[in-house]
Amino acid sequence: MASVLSSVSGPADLRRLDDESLTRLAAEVRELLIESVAANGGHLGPNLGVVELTIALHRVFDSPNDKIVWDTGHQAYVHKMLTGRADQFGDLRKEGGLSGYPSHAESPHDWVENSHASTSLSYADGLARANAVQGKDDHVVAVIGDGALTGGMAWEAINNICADNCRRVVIVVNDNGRSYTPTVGGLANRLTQIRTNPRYEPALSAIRERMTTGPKVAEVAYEALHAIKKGFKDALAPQGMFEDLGIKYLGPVDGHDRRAMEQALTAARNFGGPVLVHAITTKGQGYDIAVANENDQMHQAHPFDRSTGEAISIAPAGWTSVFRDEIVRIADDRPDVVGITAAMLYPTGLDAFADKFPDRVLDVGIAEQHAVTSAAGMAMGGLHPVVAVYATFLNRAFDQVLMDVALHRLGVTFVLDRAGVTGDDGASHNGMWDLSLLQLVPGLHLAAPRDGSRLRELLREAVTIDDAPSVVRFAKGPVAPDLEAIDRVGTVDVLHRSEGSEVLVVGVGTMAATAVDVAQRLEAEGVPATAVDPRWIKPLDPAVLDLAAEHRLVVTIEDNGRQGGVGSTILHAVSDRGLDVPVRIHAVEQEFLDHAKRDVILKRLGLTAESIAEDALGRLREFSEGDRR
Ligand SMILES: Cc1ncc(C[n+]2csc(CCOP(=O)(O)OP(=O)(O)O)c2C)c(N)n1
Ligand SMILES: CC(=O)[C@@H](O)[C@H](O)COP(=O)(O)O
Ligand SMILES: [Mg+2]
Repeated sequence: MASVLSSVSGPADLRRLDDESLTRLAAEVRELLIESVAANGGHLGPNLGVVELTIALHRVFDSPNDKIVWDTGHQAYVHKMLTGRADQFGDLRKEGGLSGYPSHAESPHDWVENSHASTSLSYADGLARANAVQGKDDHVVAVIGDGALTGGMAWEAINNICADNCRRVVIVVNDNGRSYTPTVGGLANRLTQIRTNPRYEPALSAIRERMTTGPKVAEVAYEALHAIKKGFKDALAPQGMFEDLGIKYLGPVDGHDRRAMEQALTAARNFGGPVLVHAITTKGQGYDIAVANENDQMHQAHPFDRSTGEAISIAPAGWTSVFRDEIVRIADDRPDVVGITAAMLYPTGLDAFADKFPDRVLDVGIAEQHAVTSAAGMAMGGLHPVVAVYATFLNRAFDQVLMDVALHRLGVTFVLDRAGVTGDDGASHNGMWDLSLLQLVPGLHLAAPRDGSRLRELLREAVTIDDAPSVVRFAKGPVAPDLEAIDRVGTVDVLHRSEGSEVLVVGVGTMAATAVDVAQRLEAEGVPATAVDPRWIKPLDPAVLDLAAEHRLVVTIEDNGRQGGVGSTILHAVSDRGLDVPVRIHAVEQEFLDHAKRDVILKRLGLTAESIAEDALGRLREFSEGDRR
């Protein structure tokens, strides 16, 4: 039997399918999701949870004329399958293959490429305003998860959607009760009451009954939802919270009942003002192993064996696991140390700390700005908070670091995982702006460990700083093997040194190993070189400049942005000191990097020992020629 999915190249095809074909389509989509994520890795749980919801969306709305915005974008695989890209899932998240997030370059159906959560309602408000100003009547739909709804931006948008006049925006809350772990916060508690309320099921079947019989389904649907909801209003729906802000609440709707979803979305589409459709879904729906996975319901899976759900290649212990263990040892010694996560307890490695000291680890939801400023409050109150986030997500809390922590000289330690080029998750996930931004923060101390031992060492140093923010940032992936220093000059570790050294190679974080490799390659070409790891990037130890003054060439290597990076800091310091030594900076030009594996990107950027050594030799030859002329 020909596959239904292969007959669907866009929403119009969906609208021609009958119920039986649509049921088969959902099954085929799930099969393709499991198969392609098992092979390539990716976001399995979130996408299995939105199969019926996405089919219903694309049957009720006319994408791309109607604009569908996916919050965070990690749950847009089904959207991609239904908009003509099903045959590309063999290359999901591979270099040159399908992105794991919406992509303008892939399709006009895709709008928001940023994988940072809680932005969709603001985009939707802006799109709706654009429609109003231009007199356009297409629809704007935002799909936002219960986790993303804990982000402050979402509430800024909700506050605006009906501020002046109420614009037509359809908000679909995909409520599966989870971020990675169960979603936290007052709103989440309220939404949870719905899913666990014994009267939810009877109400839902009553809604379904009323909605699927009788004429003019849309109006009946709308009245049905309201009539039944009024009957259960205290127990079932937080509509007061939204309707007080001018946003009609429709729900709760079974997000896996495609027909019920279509009825609710049709009612929302025809409503003529802002409407919120509250869909109740299950993360991982259709793959029991994912649903049963207590940790994160296979939110983000590595390639796995679909019969067991187990990862195929167990990644060696990563940086996160080193942090996970050391923070517990520190917490044992320091009762004032507390941990804060923004809905990423396991991914950032605070889980062991939380298991041992449940009262000293706080999950604030996807709310990095609140995480930072509440940490400032905790520091003011005598604690030493450790805020653990992915480097890229600290971008949105820069002002809080600057004005709420640093201005007040507060001892808050930031642990930035996934610093540098991460790769798979595309441009907005690379941790390559934090270092440049944080260079601007007066008094802030920033360290980049080169291996596990240095992570432990620098983390312990960081939590002793109680009069300024401190930062320890490290890469994604397996932790680098320990690289012992042969000397220490100030706070700078010397990793390799040659008599009569001509080239000073400065490696930042994991690039310290690359720096040693470069020094050895230069030596093999008859050019003595020294490799160092600054450890503390900010403030930069003057010892780096003393070393620079003894060399013909300084080479710096880092996998973060050039502007504000270590290389440009050294370049300016060399110039300020009046040293006559050229500095050759190897960093990431301020660009948005397409998705690919980290090492593939580093090679493409020339951030490899071979390429850097060759470049240095070329520079030295130029100097010699210049000397001869
Ligand atoms: C600002 C920000 N912080 C953290 C993350 C990491 N993250 C990606 S998806 C996710 C959970 C999202 O939960 P929800 O919105 O409920 O979507 P679901 O996966 O449940 O469908 C988190 C925390 C992010 N993408 N953006
Ligand atoms: C969508 C999102 O932000 C996260 O789920 C991210 O994909 C996780 O990345 P890691 O695989 O590096 O933990
Ligand atoms: Mg969720």
